[in-house]
Amino acid sequence: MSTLAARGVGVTFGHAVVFDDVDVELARGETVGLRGPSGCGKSTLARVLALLHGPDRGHVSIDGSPIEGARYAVPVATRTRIALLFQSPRAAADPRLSLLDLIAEPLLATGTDRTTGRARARALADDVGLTEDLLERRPHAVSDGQLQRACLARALVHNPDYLLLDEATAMLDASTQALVAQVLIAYQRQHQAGVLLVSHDLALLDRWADRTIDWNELIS
Ligand SMILES: Nc1ncnc2c1ncn2[C@@H]1O[C@H](COP(=O)(O)OP(=O)(O)OP(=O)(O)O)[C@@H](O)[C@H]1O
Repeated sequence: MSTLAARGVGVTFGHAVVFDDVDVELARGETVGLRGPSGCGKSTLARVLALLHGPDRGHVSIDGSPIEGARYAVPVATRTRIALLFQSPRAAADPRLSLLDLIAEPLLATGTDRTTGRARARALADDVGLTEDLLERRPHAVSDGQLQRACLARALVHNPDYLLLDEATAMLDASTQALVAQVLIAYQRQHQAGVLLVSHDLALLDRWADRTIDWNELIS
């Protein structure tokens, strides 16, 4: 079975051990919830799984193959199989780029030409309900909900097998939250993607996750 897994992972910042010896597994096609108290390490674990932060102990594996290193040390074909959507689109978006270029950016960064990248970005923008008039605006000129839709489109631009959502709908109004969920569920069905939902929202986890992991289970 295709899986994204953390095996015995641990992260230390300075002298502070955030967590140690954590095992977690996400199979393609399933939706797993992750909940736990503020500050326990959920976002850090999501970043480790997204290959954005190398663990100090243990390793991440895809389909059973351990991944060496993190970020640009990981081959493009591997790291683009995982996408992470953050809670705050403002922190995640380059303020200098138009929404269209923001969505296209991961493609351009991995060698796709600008015309092809922007065409793909335009199609995804349409999928997430961003109208044409918004696409040449920069982040300061759109709402948080519109910017998060652009970040969602960007997260899908490489057709990832695994999507990690770190409180990604927490600051959205109910209608934008519903739209994001609808787009993700459609994407998941089409691509058999594995989805990890990091959330404090028990109603959302009940509704959406096939199973929910409590942080205490991971560290016991
Ligand atoms: N870059 C960093 N340097 C030092 N400490 C950090 C860093 N990033 C996170 N931490 C610390 O690691 C711990 C876990 O943080 P993390 O953001 O993973 O928690 P969380 O469970 O996602 O919290 P929340 O639910 O509040 O978002 C916290 O104590 C935090 O202060």
